[in-house]
Order: sequence, then C-alpha cells, then structure tokens
Amino acid sequence: MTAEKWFGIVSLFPDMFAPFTQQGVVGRAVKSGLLSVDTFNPRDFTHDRHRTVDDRPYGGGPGMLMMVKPLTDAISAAKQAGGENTRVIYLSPQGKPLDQAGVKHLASHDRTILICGRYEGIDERVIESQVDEEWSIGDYVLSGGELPAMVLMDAVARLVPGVLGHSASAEEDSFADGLLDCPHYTRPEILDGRAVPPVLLSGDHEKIRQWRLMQSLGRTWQRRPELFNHLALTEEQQRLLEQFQTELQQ
Ligand SMILES: CN(C)c1ccccc1CNc1ccc(C(N)=O)cn1
Repeated sequence: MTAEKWFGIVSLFPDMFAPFTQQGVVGRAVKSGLLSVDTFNPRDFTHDRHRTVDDRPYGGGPGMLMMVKPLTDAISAAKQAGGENTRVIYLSPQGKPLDQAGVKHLASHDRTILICGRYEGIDERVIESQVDEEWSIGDYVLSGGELPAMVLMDAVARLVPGVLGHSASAEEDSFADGLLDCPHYTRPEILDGRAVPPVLLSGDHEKIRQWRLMQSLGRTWQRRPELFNHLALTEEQQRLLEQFQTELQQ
C-alpha cells in the first residue's frame, strides 16, 4: 500500500465501488498508484448459515440496524489494513455538512476508513467507540452511505497532487476560493443565435481573468449570497463585484 492516499470502505455492497474506482479521474488516480481503495464487507465476517448482517432495534419500531459483530469485525479488519493513524469516518444525515473546507480537512489524512451505513444505520455505541468524524453530504436521506462515500472520495481525490494533471487544477476550482464557477463556453462561436462573450475571444488573458472573476463573484452574489459570509473579498474582488452589480442596473 505505497499509494499516496488509502481509503478502507466498510460496506455491504462493495461491488458498487468497482466502476467508481475504474473510471475517470478516480480510475486514473488508482491506476497511477496515487490512490488505493480496499473494501471490507461485514457479510464476510458472519458465521451463521444465513450470513446475517442486520439486527432488530431495541425499543421496537420499523426497520433494522446493521448487526454489531460483523460490522465491528469489518471495521477492525479495515483498521488493521490501514495501520496506525487511520481516521474513521461515518457518512450519515446526522453528520457535519460537507463543504470544500471539510474536503480539504479530510484530504489531510493519508489513510481513511469510510463506514457506509445501511438499513436505519448503526448502533450508537459503535459510533461512540469507533468513529472519529461523522459527515453528511447534504440534508437528504439515501438508502446507504455508499454514494456519500464515493462523493467524499471523489472530492478528496481531486486535491491529491498529480491526480488532476495540468488540464484542470483543484486550486483553480472556483469553489477553492469559495465562489461559484464562472460561465464556460466552447465551439461553436454562435449557438442558437447566442454568441460567446467577446472578451473570451480577445486573447487578452488579464482581461479574461478579470471577467471570469467578476462572473464568479456576480453569480455567487445572485445565487448564493450567504457564501460571502465566510469570505473576505480582496480589493479587486470587491471592485469587480461592484462593477457586476453596476452593469446589471444598466
Ligand atoms: C439509511 N439512512 C438514512 C442512514 C442512516 C444512518 C446512517 C447512514 C444511512 C445511509 N443513508 C445516508 C447516509 C448519508 C447521507 C448523507 N446525507 O450524507 C444520507 N443517507
């Protein structure tokens, strides 16, 4: 496991991760050894004839929970594979809302275990004793933690040096500076009677940089003004936002 970054996935549906780790940006990162992903299935840690992985909740009510022993045995196996300072993350609607700052924090750990809950979740005592951080990818309910785990891994992988190569880079991601992205254009120059903004054809790279930054600022102000609460705009950004707002009046 010489990879730059390792993820140990505890999941009842490990096959969900095969396509994700074989294609695109993450697929290339795995192929190039920058990223490695191992899965640990609680069902492989069962010993009964039916390979039971769910259990009934104390206090009754609908639904089941993940059975404790197979789950904690799978977590132990993942911890053993991950070695010392491995962080254990649980994806759940009760977690801290994930944003790019949280992704940067998670990218700072080289070895991370992601526990993917199924059924109605897991025993609270397993969270208390095994989980370091609980994260949510948004305020909605999914059938399992696998998709949130893939979301987290994708966002983290993009921050690993060498994963994005030269075509795009994470620091250029507009969310890197907390802003929404500017509009993008490619061929043809006229599409359904709509032209590409002339500045983008000008070859004046400084003007293009400023136009793109103004657009990011303007769109953030129009669509997600609350994002400015956590931002300290530079002189230039303040000026460009005002220019955007002024041009909107005209
Ligand atoms: C079955 N549920 C509701 C559940 C309950 C507890 C833990 C995990 C799960 C699995 N589902 C998830 C997981 C994460 C998110 C999220 N927003 O990050 C949404 N759903």
